[in-house]
Parts: sequence; structure tokens; C-alpha cells
Amino acid sequence: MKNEQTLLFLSQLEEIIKDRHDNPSEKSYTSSLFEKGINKVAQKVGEEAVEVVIEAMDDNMDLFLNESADLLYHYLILLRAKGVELADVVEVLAERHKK
Ligand SMILES: N=c1c2ncn([C@@H]3O[C@H](COP(=O)(O)OP(=O)(O)OP(=O)(O)O)[C@@H](O)[C@H]3O)c2ncn1[C@@H]1O[C@H](COP(=O)(O)O)[C@@H](O)[C@H]1O
Repeated sequence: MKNEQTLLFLSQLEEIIKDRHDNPSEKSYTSSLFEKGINKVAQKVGEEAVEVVIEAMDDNMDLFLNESADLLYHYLILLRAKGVELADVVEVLAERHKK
């Protein structure tokens, strides 16, 4: 996937997550996570991060990539639950880059 496609997809996923937050659906795992509240969302990010660390120390690239995807997806949910966007985090990075 090219850089532009990656950014476009992340942006689309972020929009879907926002929609699941604003218009909850019973069938949606994303909506059910928002329902459980910020503590559960934060806990999921912690669990997925640990799984990434474990896979990083092993040599199964497929498992590492899958756990990384779980982490990124749950992190996007956490950002939405906190009322911010990925762009806000990137802005912080861009500011650091200027210094
Ligand atoms: N990218 C994902 C995605 N990645 C992981 N997951 C789900 O995240 C869950 C993580 O699994 P775990 O075993 O850690 O958790 P669990 O035991 O099911 O649940 P917990 O009790 O621990 O919370 C699984 O149910 C996965 O299906 C995802 N669920 C949805 N999406 C995307 O989110 C968008 C909205 O989907 P819905 O939530 O289905 O509306 C769509 O674009 C989906 O592709």
C-alpha cells in the first residue's frame, strides 16, 4: 500500500469509528467498546500493546503485524473516546520536528 493510500485508509477508518461513536449500532464491536467506557477502551489499548511487545520479541511477522493492527485500531478508538483525532497527535509530532 502506498503512503497516500495508507493515509486515506486510516482517515476512512477514523470516520467509521466516529460514526460508530455518534450513531451506535448493536452489531458493532466498536460501538460496544464505546458503551463500556473510557477505562475499558484504555485497558484494551494496554492489552494490545503488551501483545505487540510479546510478538516483537518473537519472529512471527504475521502475528506481529496482526497484533500491531489490533493496537492501531484500538488506539484510534481511544483517541475518539478522548475527543481528539489522529491529526492532533500528528500535529504534536510536527511541532517537535520543527524544533
Ligand atoms: N479494524 C477493526 C478491528 N480490529 C480488531 N477488531 C475487533 O477487536 C476485537 C479484539 O479481540 P479481543 O480478543 O482482543 O477482544 P474480545 O475478547 O473480542 O473483547 P473484549 O471483551 O476483550 O473487549 C475482536 O472482536 C476484533 O473483531 C476490529 N473490529 C472492527 N474493525 C473495523 O472497525 C470498523 C467498524 O466495525 P464494527 O465495529 O464491526 O462496526 C470496520 O472498518 C472494521 O473493519
